Amino acid sequence: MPKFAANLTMMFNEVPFLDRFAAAAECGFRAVEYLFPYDQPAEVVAERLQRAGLAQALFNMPPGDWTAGERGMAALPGREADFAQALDMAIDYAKVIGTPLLHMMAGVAPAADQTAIKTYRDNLKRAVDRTGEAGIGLVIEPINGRDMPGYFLNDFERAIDFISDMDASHLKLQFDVYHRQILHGDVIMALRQMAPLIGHIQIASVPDRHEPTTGELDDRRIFAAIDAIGYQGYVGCEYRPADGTLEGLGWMARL
Ligand SMILES: O=C(O)C(=O)[C@@H](O)CO
Ligand SMILES: [Mg+2]
Repeated sequence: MPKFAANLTMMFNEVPFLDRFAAAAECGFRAVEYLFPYDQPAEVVAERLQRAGLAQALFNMPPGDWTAGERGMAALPGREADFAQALDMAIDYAKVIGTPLLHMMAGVAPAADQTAIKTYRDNLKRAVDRTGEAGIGLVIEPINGRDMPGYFLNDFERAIDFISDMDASHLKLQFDVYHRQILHGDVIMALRQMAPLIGHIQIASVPDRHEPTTGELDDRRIFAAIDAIGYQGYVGCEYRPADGTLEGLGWMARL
């Protein structure tokens, strides 16, 4: 069975962000991930992580103005300086908190626009170089257009192409089973084929993004497939509990 990380952006919303670390540890999690730590000083987040005895699995680079609808800046022409600043901030936080992986969000931009593609490539190269110097892994994640309309990186093969073009061993794919199923299906074959390039995996039920094992996929078979490809990282539980975090945790106990 894979190792699971609690996603503290979606789970344990019953308590404030900083209290979610202890709450996850009390429920038996040994690792956590979340979207953004930047509302808190990095030292405070690191202290909560350590006090709870948890490993950090991953977090995202600053996404731009989230409340205004921004979902990353990597593919946004004209925002290169903001992107570079966000990258610096993410690396500063990563060093203090101790994450092995950063997720670079692409942003909302037309997927076929040549200027957006060039901007994305240039920013990806910058992020690959800076994270490589810092000894931190970098992941990119295809996201479905129902959850994020207009998201630039909306195709798994395209993500693989970007990763292959960069030819950097610390740049990998964030394989979110939920997005894969909505975008393309064929989850287990994709896990097998993309295995060497997978740096992080996330899970939720489809279509409602609730607890694993409650949706249209056979998640037990998916976990067996993840083990079979030799994946050693965490599987992030990036789901919205259907009826309370604690009330919904039975799926893990039943595995
Ligand atoms: O939405 C997802 O899926 C994620 O993994 C986030 O990091 C991006 O919003
Ligand atoms: Mg995800």
